[in-house]
Amino acid sequence: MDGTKATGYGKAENVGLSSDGKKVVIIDQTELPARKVLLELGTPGEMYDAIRNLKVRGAPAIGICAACCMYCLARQIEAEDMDTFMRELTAYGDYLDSSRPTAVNLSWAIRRMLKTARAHMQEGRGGVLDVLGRECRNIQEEDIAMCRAISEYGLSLIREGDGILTHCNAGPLATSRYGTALGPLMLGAERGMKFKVYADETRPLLQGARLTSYELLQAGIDVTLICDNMAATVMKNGWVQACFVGCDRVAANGDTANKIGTSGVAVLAKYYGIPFYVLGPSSTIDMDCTTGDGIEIELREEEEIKKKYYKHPMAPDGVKCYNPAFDVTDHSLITGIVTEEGILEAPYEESIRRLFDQKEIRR
Ligand SMILES: CSC[C@@H](O)[C@@H](O)C(=O)COP(=O)(O)O
Repeated sequence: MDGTKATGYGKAENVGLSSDGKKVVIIDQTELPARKVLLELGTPGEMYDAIRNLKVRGAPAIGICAACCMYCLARQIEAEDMDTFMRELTAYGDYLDSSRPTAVNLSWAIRRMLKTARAHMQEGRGGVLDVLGRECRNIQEEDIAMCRAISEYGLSLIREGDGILTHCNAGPLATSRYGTALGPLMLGAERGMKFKVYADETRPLLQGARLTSYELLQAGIDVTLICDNMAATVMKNGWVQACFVGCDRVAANGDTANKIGTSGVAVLAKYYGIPFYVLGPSSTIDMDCTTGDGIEIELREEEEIKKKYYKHPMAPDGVKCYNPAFDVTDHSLITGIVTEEGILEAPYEESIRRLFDQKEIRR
């Protein structure tokens, strides 16, 4: 792991394996921006807690972390009998998968690790562990390449000097390097381009304030933090030429789940005639979800709205709270979905289907 310095921040890895391969090491994102703390996750409970409590967060990062966790947990299984081994590994997978429901990357990475293990069962426990160690590194390497490609495509959509509004955090901390929604800005900055970024603070957990503004500052990018309810004002002022957001699950018709508040930004962007782009790897598209209505939205604790991150309670005791962690942006509000394979446009049912057909042919 290297530091979060201005130059080369894009090289930081926020999730990885310890040098002996026995633990997963993450940057605890709940401590940022005050402190950069590395956490070692060794037990299933520590791993579940890290994902559930957003110590590691961002759809791709959760997937990478889950893959690393599966490898470390596989090493802890003592059974040499491969049916027992697989049963225990599957139970660990189910447990981790239950930590957060919305981002598809979590279950996708766990399924991929289990499938890999199953395909190599005849090689015995040692053979399976070798292949799982390689597979979690592959997932991370692929994510780096995908973010890089997404960044190139995203950069082609904006011009030097543009104002970009983003919501939540879809930067290097949420992926491996570059990020998705922040990737084009990171890449542009590396090439000496200048942008003006408006970062929504993103209530209630403030990923925009704590993480996005931190990452952009570290990268030397001009960033202005705004409260979520100021997005309409900066748009009306003519300061925003495009909105870039990440995604947690994209349905087959282009409906997109992302951090709560994203859908409101998309509605505003439509009103003000500003293009609204979703950026994410094609692994975030869930072909089993026909529309956004099929996406499970995570409901989180009231405490996050009332007092988390604040010194004093921000609401009276006993007030009811509704705290969905994500919302679904209707595909009709999305100008384009930027993937590592290119920019998908409406009608999304067709462009997404074509993308998956091509991927099938290449496989
Ligand atoms: C590249 S990260 C994309 C999304 O995961 C991100 O925009 C988001 O909504 C994250 O939500 P979080 O609850 O912080 O995990």
